[in-house]
Amino acid sequence: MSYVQRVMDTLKEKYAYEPVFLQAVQEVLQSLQPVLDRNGKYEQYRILERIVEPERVISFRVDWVDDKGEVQTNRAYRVQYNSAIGPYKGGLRLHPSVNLGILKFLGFEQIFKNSLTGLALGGGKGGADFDPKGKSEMEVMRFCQAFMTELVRYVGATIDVPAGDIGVGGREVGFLFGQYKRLTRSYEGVLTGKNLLFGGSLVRTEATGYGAVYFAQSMLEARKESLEGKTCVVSGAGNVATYCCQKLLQVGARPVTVSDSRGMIHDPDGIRLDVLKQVKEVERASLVRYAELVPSAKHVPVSDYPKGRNAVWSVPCYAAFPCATQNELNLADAEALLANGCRCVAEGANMPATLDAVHAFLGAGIAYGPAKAANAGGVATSQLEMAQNASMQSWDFETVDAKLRQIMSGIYENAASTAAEYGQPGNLVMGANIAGFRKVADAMLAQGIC
Ligand SMILES: NC(=O)C1=CN([C@@H]2O[C@H](COP(=O)(O)OP(=O)(O)OC[C@H]3O[C@@H](n4cnc5c(N)ncnc54)[C@H](O)[C@@H]3O)[C@@H](O)[C@H]2O)C=CC1
Ligand SMILES: O=C(O)CCC(=O)C(=O)O
Repeated sequence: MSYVQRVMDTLKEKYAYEPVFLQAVQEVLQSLQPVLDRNGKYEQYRILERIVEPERVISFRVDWVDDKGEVQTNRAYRVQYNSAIGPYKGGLRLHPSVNLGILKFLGFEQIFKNSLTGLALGGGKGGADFDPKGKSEMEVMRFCQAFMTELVRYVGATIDVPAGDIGVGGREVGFLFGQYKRLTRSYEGVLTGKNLLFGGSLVRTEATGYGAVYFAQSMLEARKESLEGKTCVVSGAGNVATYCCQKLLQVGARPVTVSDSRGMIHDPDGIRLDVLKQVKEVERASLVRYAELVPSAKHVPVSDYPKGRNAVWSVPCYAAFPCATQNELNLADAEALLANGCRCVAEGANMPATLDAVHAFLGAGIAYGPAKAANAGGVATSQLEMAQNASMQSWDFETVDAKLRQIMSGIYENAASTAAEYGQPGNLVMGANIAGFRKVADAMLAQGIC
């Protein structure tokens, strides 16, 4: 039995109750056999067994008081996964579905994504099963303050630097930063995604969505194709989806869908960015409201989706950008996209496609950009924010955007050349996994057993 198979079998037994974590590990490990064959030290020093286990998991209770004066309790975590190449770095997710298995999958992905950026960033992730939906701003603030009151012991500008993810945007990062400052009296870059007024970086808000489009452009340029004039479908309606749509419009493509947990908007005339931002960023409302404001838009509620399918992926398109959440695109969805002529998929969300959907895209030979490569623009720009904070500088929009573009094209080149080096040109899943893994594994070897 191969080294990969042995490690995978042990994990499946040990963590059978964490299916998304196992899925993320399987996707990475199944690419690694060729690199493990070339360097026996990885097995000798048990790199796989070590890399799949977080260095540290912090699990804590968060008590806070709601607007009615009632005490509420949530479970929160910070998974400090791997610090071989830099301080732990990765977002915080606030969503009722959050559990340790989900944060382990996200933290594990983050190790390789952060490595691929070429920057000195370790991997981490955190969050809580707090549901921001329907909460007042004061309730969100009290929760964030209580959350940071415990987290403060474990984070720091050179130790562990959290940022946003689902349910955590600029507002929440501001509340967390304020509490960190109050507790430590230290004004430092302990979080990224901050407001521009207190150490945030231009482009960080846009970075993940923009980066996914830059990555798609790199994949398509290599095939002598482009997004210009093409119909695109986007899922999600949060930070990543919004700025993915914005960049698509800027490059002359036409995004025709967005979605949230209640349904999707299909607007053949193209998504209206001003309305999307008004509904989601200002009103914090459902997309039902978007359809009220834009007559050409049709709202399809989740209850009308074909059984077991996500209706976004049935809309004919040239390129698809899943930007909502994990496992939002299954094999049937992938087959629908391919049957309708889709030529490019760039993942803005983390692990949005199931393993069989990934294999369908690879089998069809389309331009497929896996999440850890295509959505790395967010964390890369977070590192640019850290660099500005550390040097007490603020760079202008064009400077940061140019660096983001360069990082995304570097990630593409690295993944593509690594895939070619290992005999599978065009397989960016394999290329990204091997390239991300090699750097971290070699750093672990060089640092000894620790
Ligand atoms: N914010 C960032 O910089 C980065 C985010 N990501 C990933 O991108 C994805 C989206 O994150 P953000 O845009 O930051 O979060 P967000 O909270 O701003 O938006 C999430 C969006 O997805 C929708 N959504 C959530 N669950 C859904 C479901 N089951 N069905 C349909 N829609 C659903 C929500 O309604 C919301 O519109 C996540 O997978 C996240 O891990 C990845 C890299 C960086
Ligand atoms: O900017 C960051 O540190 C984290 C971004 C993130 O959570 C992700 O890449 O999934």
